[in-house]
Amino acid sequence: MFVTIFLTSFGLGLLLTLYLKRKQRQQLFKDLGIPGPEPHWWHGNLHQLYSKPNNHHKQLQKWTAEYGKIYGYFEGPTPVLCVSDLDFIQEVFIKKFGTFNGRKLFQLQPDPEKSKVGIHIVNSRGDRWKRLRTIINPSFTSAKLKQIFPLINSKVDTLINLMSEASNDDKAVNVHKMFQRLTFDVMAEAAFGLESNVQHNTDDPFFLTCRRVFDQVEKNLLVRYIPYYIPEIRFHLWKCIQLIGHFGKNIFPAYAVIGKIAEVMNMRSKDPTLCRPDLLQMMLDAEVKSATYDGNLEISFDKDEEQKVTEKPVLHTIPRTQRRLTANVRHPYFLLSDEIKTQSMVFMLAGFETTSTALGLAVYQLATNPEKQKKLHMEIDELLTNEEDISYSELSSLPYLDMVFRETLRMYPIGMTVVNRECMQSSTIQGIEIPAGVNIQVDMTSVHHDAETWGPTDPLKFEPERFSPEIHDSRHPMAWIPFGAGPRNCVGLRLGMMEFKVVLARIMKKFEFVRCAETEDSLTLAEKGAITPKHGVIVKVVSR
Ligand code: HEM
Repeated sequence: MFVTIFLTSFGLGLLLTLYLKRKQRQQLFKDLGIPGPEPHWWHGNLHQLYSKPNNHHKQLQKWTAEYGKIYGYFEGPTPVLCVSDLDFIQEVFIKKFGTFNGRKLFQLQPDPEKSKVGIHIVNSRGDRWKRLRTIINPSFTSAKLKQIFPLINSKVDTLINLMSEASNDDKAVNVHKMFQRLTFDVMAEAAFGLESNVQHNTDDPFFLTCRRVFDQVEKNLLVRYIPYYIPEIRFHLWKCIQLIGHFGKNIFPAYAVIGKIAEVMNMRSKDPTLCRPDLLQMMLDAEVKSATYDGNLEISFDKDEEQKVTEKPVLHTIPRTQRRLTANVRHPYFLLSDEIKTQSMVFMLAGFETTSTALGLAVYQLATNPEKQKKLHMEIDELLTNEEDISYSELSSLPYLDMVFRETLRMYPIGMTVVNRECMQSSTIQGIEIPAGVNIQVDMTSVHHDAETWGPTDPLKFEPERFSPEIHDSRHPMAWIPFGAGPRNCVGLRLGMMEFKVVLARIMKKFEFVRCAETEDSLTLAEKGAITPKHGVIVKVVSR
């Protein structure tokens, strides 16, 4: 009896403490005089954000309309300042990047400061992120992109054949799916040297596994909610999931993706003839196998590894006096083996899903706006004489194609959910004192659909002409930010843009895309990490 009373009182006391602590944290925006929706003590505003499918970006937009360009909401107890004020965004993402260098923690992720495993360019922060980004950046120079240009072209040859077959059949096709397979083939071969022919072999197990990763983001309630409600357990829950994933790769497909990349790494280390100048090799060249990481940002190396780390041609050379390396030494040129695996997974996923979605959305808009499609056809017919021999430099001489690219990503800021930063040390912006730990989320839909910036034509209309240089050059630098902003913007921006343009230019030369009975009047969007057309993009392909 006594034990029961004791345990019940203890439990109630614990709950009361939790309740009061949360209520106090959720007072933050009121104390700062910042408006926003009333938070529930337990879930904050999560239910409004995620209760219906697809409505995270729409909900932010709704709140912006109600509370203005700067307002606060809560993910459980975690404060998020949602902004669409362009000067504010510039201050956070560029001018004060040093203070706002971390991305908002993902629902499930390891401790970015202490974890030995599971850290990559997207979820890291501080000096660790700088080190990873410094090594990765050179993979996306023009010279590197020119190297993979022929590979992309060969994959587009296959796409054109498949589209020709579809046009002969006179059936409606889901072009979004076709683009997904194409960009997957490009990424698998260009980044990892994995021979891939998913465009023909649609049941390829590696492709299906990668697709399952996105489906899981949308479906898995455990992944989605628990760490938001109780962020204190986020890192522990991640460790449990990692353990489960280690033994059951089918339960968490991300681990199967990592496993596949580890296979390629092993093969290359056993047989150096398999090495090729790709993204993976670039990372492998910086790999230190014998580093030990003690969780306090201290890394020590064997003598031979130390040589490798210090003598690479790095952007920021480490003084010889600092031979005892630690991770907080700025930018030493090395990667831990686990960082290479998890980072590769991120590239594989980020690299194919975003670009294919952008292509699908562009084709949807062109099919439903035939006069714009005609304008693009005219430009391509005039300036692109032989589409098969298209060159890298020709891509920049197609101005209307560039406008179509920009307008598509203006209408659909597909990567908007990750355009956020955490305040690492208290800071004041526009007179608002932002305490450390507050997250800044950009409401990109509101930024990209703001009638003041994008009018007089209705911002919901597809109007590539908005981007004619004489109009666009006078806009605020933060008015169009589909790839984020500042030093931590999208590292694959140029690859994504090149791939988009070469694919669209070549298929436009050959085909017309036509609305049909199965084409949605208004595209239903879903959020699977990125914004994506829920039911694909279904149109008819007509040979020209
Ligand atoms: C149309 C295509 C793409 C779009 C719209 C897009 C969008 C974005 C956005 C909005 C961000 C967040 C930037 C920020 O927080 O400021 C981002 C980050 C990132 N993207 Fe992309 N992306 C695209 C293509 C790619 C490709 C092809 C790759 C890789 C091959 C890639 C890899 C990454 C990585 C690794 C990051 C994290 C960068 C960091 O934290 O330092 N993306 N992307």
